[in-house]
Amino acid sequence: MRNKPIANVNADLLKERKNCSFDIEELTNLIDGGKNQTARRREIENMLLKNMPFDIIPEECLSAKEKYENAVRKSVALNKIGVELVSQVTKAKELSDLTLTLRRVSDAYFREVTPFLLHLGMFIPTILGQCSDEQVAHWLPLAMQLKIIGTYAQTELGHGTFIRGLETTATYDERTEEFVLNSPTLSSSKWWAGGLGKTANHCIVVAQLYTKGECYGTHPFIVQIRDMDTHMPLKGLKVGEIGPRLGFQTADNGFLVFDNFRIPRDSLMMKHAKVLKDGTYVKIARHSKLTYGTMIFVRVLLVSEMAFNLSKAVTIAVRYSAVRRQSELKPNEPEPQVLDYLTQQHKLFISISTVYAFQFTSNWLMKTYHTVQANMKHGNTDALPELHALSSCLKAICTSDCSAAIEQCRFACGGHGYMISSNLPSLYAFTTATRTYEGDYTVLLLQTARFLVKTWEQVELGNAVTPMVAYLARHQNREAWDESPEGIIRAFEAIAAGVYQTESVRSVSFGQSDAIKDVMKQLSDLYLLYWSLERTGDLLTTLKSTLGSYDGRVYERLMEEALKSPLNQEPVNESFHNEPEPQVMDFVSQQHKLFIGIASYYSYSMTALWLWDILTKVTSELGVGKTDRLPESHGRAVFMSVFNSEMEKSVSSLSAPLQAVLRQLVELYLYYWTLEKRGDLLLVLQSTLGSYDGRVYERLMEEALKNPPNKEPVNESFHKYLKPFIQGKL
Ligand SMILES: CCCCCCCC/C=C\CCCCCCCC(=O)SCCNC(=O)CCNC(=O)[C@H](O)C(C)(C)COP(=O)(O)OP(=O)(O)OC[C@H]1O[C@@H](n2cnc3c(N)ncnc32)[C@H](O)[C@@H]1OP(=O)(O)O
Ligand SMILES: Cc1cc2nc3c(=O)[nH]c(=O)nc-3n(C[C@H](O)[C@H](O)[C@H](O)COP(=O)(O)OP(=O)(O)OC[C@H]3O[C@@H](n4cnc5c(N)ncnc54)[C@H](O)[C@@H]3O)c2cc1C
Repeated sequence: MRNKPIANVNADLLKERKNCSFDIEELTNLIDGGKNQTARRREIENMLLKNMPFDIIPEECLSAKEKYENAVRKSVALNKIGVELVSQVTKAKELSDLTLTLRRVSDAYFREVTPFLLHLGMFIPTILGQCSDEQVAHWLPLAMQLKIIGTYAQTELGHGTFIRGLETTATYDERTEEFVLNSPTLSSSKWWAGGLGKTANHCIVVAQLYTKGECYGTHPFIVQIRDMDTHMPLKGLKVGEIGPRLGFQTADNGFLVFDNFRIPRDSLMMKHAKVLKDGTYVKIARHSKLTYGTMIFVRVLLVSEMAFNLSKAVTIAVRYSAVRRQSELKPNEPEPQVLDYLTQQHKLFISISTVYAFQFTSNWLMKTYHTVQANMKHGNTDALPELHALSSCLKAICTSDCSAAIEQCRFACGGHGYMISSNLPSLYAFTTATRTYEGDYTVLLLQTARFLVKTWEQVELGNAVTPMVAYLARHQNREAWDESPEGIIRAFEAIAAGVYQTESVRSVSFGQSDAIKDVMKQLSDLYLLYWSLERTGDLLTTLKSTLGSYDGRVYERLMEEALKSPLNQEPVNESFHNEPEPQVMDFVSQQHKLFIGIASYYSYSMTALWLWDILTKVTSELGVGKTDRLPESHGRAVFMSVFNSEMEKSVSSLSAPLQAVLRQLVELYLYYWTLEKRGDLLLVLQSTLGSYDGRVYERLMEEALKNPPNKEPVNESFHKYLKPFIQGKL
């Protein structure tokens, strides 16, 4: 049981827990959404803990193939229980609570992720969001009971961000009432879909729809890709694993290439558009971007995912900081817990408040998402652009902040935080990917900026805007508004903070004790203060500049400001009578600027002398026009070698102290540029992306094909675990 005291707990941890100013159980209930939800969560957790197989050998010590097989074994066991639990649930709310609990508990079994992640996270949501009612009735039960295992293949080798640029084609053939899928180029190969490499037998494929010779843009299709009995890839497609990556190592991300692969007409997911038997295209959607719906849903989910992952990282770091003692503050006294260092608290506490900021905002965002969905069911898509802007913005910021905060948690654990067994590296690898997938950080912020600029135009025209962006209208003074994209984006960050404050205050306003309210208020204030300090510059509502003032009174303002300086409040500063100020020459940063200049001067003089001798020869050989095209690194190498050798020649007759100084200058020049140009000095990049010939897609595919999992068409875990599971014989 959860609250049973555990023997042998570290004394420092016990002491910290004793010092807690509030009832932990009360906070747990708040996070779970109520006492009943906490009880239900624990019931499910205990049941899973009793029935789930744990790893005997740590996951990270296995080979890539063993890791995958182990992940399939555990996924099958977990999902067997999950499917049974889901079948007992009747209400939508219970189902969402259960899914959340299963998602959370699954992390106890996977340091990496399950190969079923995309099935649960995107395949099922896309069926719900993109299929017609009849299609939902057919596909949903199969997917929910895991009779089929699916994934979501949108990204291609050549395009991920720019969806309209996808190249896979689905051409309707009215004679056979089928679509023909093709990958016309190497860059059109589907790439990245999780679970595609070895596990999935179905796949949502996003392709350009052609009918009657016209292209109607990208549409989702649901496609069987492997034989249900033998698991062999179907004829007309090539499928495999893309190769090792930073994290997601057990997600078997895959590639998929089509060659005249035929699928029935009703493979098109027909909620928002249909193709009739005769090939007529019928648009149903009221908004052209409704086919992007699953991405919005997952972006919303990711806010809570980030709260969860950061909560794990910061729990690890805080507990360890209570246990870890380091350094001698006072002679003969015990070393302090590292948690007591203010600098350590600075690393940790902002992460704690960030977890709550994300979780409260996520609860609110999910509610907003469901409200917009409900409106759209009745044909009202007015709130969709704002939901897109909001989910894009919050997804971008929370994934970015979360991976940075997890990195801080790792720093807070010193060397041991670098151990895989600390779980911090895996948490980092998982979350840093979220900054890229489901919409790259920069790209999503630009989508939000686009929305804000359009809103601003409406404000200027005096038109009404939604409550979320009404603050734009409150800035009557143009000077107060920073129009740069960064300013706009950061203004939106401030709103996220505002949501957190109002939501956290609302959530703790009933029932909860004063102790919890105090803690939540402190966390909320910490989060707001932290970001106010981090972004002080953005919060200044005028330009605060003597040079950029509206009236152009530059010199008057410079003088006014100068006179305000405290140094001008007394005619003679006391340092006149006391110690002199240091010379700027004594600052290391100043020396850094100057010494390299001196070294360069010598280098250039030596090289110039040498160059003079050979200049005529070089110009006659290369032609004057070509000499200036010598690459920078070549020039740098010449400076270095000439400086080095010429200096040696000329210093031999000098006195020893001068020789030493000049030699130091040579070394300084060489080291400085070695550090500055580290990147250029690495001759062997060992990279598929950075090869000299730019054959990026060819190399990615060549590497993927070398991948050991691709040496066998069907992995043995299919026969051992997957097949008996799918067929209900496990
Ligand atoms: C045990 C149980 C467990 C269960 C639960 C598990 C949970 C675990 C959690 C998580 C698991 C999931 C793991 C996922 C793994 C990764 C999956 C993937 O990565 S799948 C690929 C994602 N790919 C992208 O996200 C591409 C990003 N690109 C885009 O989204 C678009 O292409 C974009 C937005 C960049 C540009 O799209 P344009 O070129 O078509 O549009 P433009 O021309 O720029 O804009 C036209 C108009 O459309 C609007 N627009 C664009 N997107 C919209 C949208 N989505 N909705 C509404 N409007 C949109 C724009 O705002 C603009 O509006 P105006 O003209 O200004 O009014
Ligand atoms: C672990 C992982 C799992 C994934 N799983 C799946 C999956 O299951 N299914 C799937 O379909 N996809 C999946 N993806 C793919 C993922 O969705 C894409 O990688 C992501 O959307 C980014 O697209 P991209 O790779 O084309 O990057 P690019 O768009 O090529 O980005 C490269 C750089 O260009 C910049 N850039 C691009 N466009 C613009 C612009 N308009 N303005 C300014 N800067 C720009 C970006 O900011 C970035 O710095 C996965 C990716 C990862 C890493």
